[in-house]
Order: sequence, then C-alpha cells, then structure tokens
Amino acid sequence: MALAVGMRVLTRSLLRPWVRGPGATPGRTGPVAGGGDCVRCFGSPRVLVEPDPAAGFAVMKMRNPPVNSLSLEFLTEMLISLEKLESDKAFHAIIITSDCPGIFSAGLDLKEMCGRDPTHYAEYWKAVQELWLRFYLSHLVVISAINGVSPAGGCLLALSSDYRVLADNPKYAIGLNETLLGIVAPFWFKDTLVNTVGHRVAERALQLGLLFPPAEALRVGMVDQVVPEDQVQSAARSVLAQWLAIPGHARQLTKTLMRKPTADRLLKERDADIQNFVRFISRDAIQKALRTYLEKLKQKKS
Ligand SMILES: CCCCCCCC/C=C\C=C\CC(=O)SCCNC(=O)CCNC(=O)[C@H](O)C(C)(C)COP(=O)(O)OP(=O)(O)OC[C@H]1O[C@@H](n2cnc3c(N)ncnc32)[C@H](O)[C@@H]1OP(=O)(O)O
Repeated sequence: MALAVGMRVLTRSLLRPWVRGPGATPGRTGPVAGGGDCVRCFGSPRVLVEPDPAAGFAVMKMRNPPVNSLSLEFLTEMLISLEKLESDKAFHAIIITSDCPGIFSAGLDLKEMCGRDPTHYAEYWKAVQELWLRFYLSHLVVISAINGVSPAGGCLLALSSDYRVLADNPKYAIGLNETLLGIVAPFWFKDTLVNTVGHRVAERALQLGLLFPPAEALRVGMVDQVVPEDQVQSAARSVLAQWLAIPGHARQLTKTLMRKPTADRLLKERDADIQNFVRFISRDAIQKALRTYLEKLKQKKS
C-alpha cells in the first residue's frame, strides 16, 4: 500500500522528460551523462532513460552514486521507468546498465536494512520483491550490460534479465555473496540463480558466497558473454538484434512459460516472505552482522 502511494507520488514528481534545468521545456533535447545530447531522454534523479523508439529499445542507466545501492527511492524510480517503457508499444527491449564507473550495483541498500523499524523493513522488502517480479517477468527483452561489480542484489538484477554481457575487468565480480555478510539469500534469489547456472553450481556459490570474476562467471553460465570493457554497450546492442528478430508473441509466451513457475512461488507466498524477512533482519545478531559489515566497508577506505 505504502509502496503504491509512494509510486504514485513519485510518478507525478519524478518521471519527467529529461530537461536542461528549471523551466526547460519537457521532451526537448537534454544532456547525457558522459557528454552529448539525448533527444527525448526521460527519467528521474536516479534513473536515466535514453529511448530509441525507432530501434524499439531504450537504455536504462542506473545513476545512484556512489555504488547504485538499491535504496527504496531508487527501486521505486526503476519500477516507474520500467512501467513507462512497458506501457509504450514503441518499446520491445531495454538495456540496463550503470552510470557509476566501475559499479553495476552494490545490491540492496544496507542502510535500508539496518537500524530501521519493522514497518520500514516490510515496505522495503515489498519493493525489492516488486522489482524482481517486474524485471523477471517483463514482456520486454531485458539485456544487462554489466559494466561494473555486481554483488548480491546487483547480481539478482542482472540474473533477472534475458541476457547478460559482462565487461572483461577482473574487478567486476558477480555473484550472490549474502552468506559473507551473515545473511541468507531468500528462496527466490536462489531459484533465479538455479534457473541460470543449475543446482550444483548454485549450491556451492550460495553457500560460499562466491563472487565470480568475468572468466569464471562465463564458465559457470552466470553471464552469457564477456567482452572488452569498451565494447559492453555495443555488444549488448548487437545481441539485441537477434532477440528482436524473433516474433514477439512467441518469445514472450516462451519467457512466461520458463519463468512463471518461479515467480508464482513468490506470488503465492509474498506476505509470508515479507514477514520472514522482517523477522530475520530484525534479529539482534543480524543487525550486528550488518553494522559490522558496513563498518568494514568504511574502514577499507582509511
Ligand atoms: C531464514 C531465511 C530468511 C530469509 C530472509 C532473507 C534475508 C535476505 C536479506 C538481505 C539480502 C540482501 C541482498 C543484498 O544485496 S545485501 C548487499 C550486498 N552488497 C555487498 O556486499 C556490496 C558491498 N559493497 C562493496 O563491496 C563495495 O562498496 C563495492 C560495491 C565493491 C564498491 O567499492 P568501492 O568503490 O571501494 O566503494 P566503497 O566500498 O568505498 O563504498 C562507497 C560508499 O557506499 C557504501 N556502500 C557500499 N555498498 C553499499 C550497500 N550495499 N548499501 C549501502 N551502502 C553501501 C559504503 O559504505 C560507502 O559509504 P561511505 O562513503 O559512507 O563510507
């Protein structure tokens, strides 16, 4: 409920065409991060959408610096942008990528799960569920152009797409590392991984909290392609052509056939899953583990 209200408010206030500054005309050319102009870009503070309706796709750039952690606001903005693209018949695909150098996404925002109250945890978890459901089941072709490290929730986001291209940089590890934080990946994170890499690889990766560098990620099937760093975006665009050449209804129905049983499991147990999360994350031992982990991240700098 709170999420629905939050999304309505954000839809009105945030989802606007990209504008040059106060008073600029909506829908006109605007600047794109990294230089150049973008005709008809739109988005919100944390999500920039560069549409190419003639080609049938849009690039969704995550820009929640420093690390694209999936805060409640960020999740909501991503959902709104996805919804907008899904409801426009001009779009058949999206490429999701990052605007934060070296980071695809650091995963769920630890600050949303630490030192807050149960109502907040419930609202946050519902938004996380929603993001996964919407991306996993989207009728659009979703390609991840992974141009940075992507642990835990960042990996889940990538796994929810139809195809993953990873930049060949040894720092860009990908995986569900929850156990390293002393937390447990929920069953739908686990199912998404199993569906991608198979049971044995997933079992080992989940228990050990493995983060796979590019060559390993490719070997186990966590990603579909590894390319030189400067070719991630072009490789994602190239592969898109193959996906868009397939009759849309046949591809969409096939995607649903493959993914619905996994999504249905969460849909059936959604409230229970929220309750489980709230109980789990509220435990003193878990809160302590998260605080220690955040502290370690801070100390790493000094
Ligand atoms: C019994 C069954 C019950 C089931 C219940 C289910 C329970 C499941 C619960 C939770 C599931 C969670 C999944 C997740 O996604 S948890 C998040 C996991 N993410 C990580 O482990 C990544 C942590 N971050 C890093 O490793 C690095 O930050 C990195 C992404 C590699 C980037 O490194 P670097 O460029 O060096 O940047 P810094 O480390 O200096 O970070 C910059 C600032 O950003 C803050 N930060 C980093 N990650 C996060 C995050 N995930 N959330 C919030 N904030 C984050 C970091 O602290 C720095 O902040 P500051 O500048 O203030 O010091």
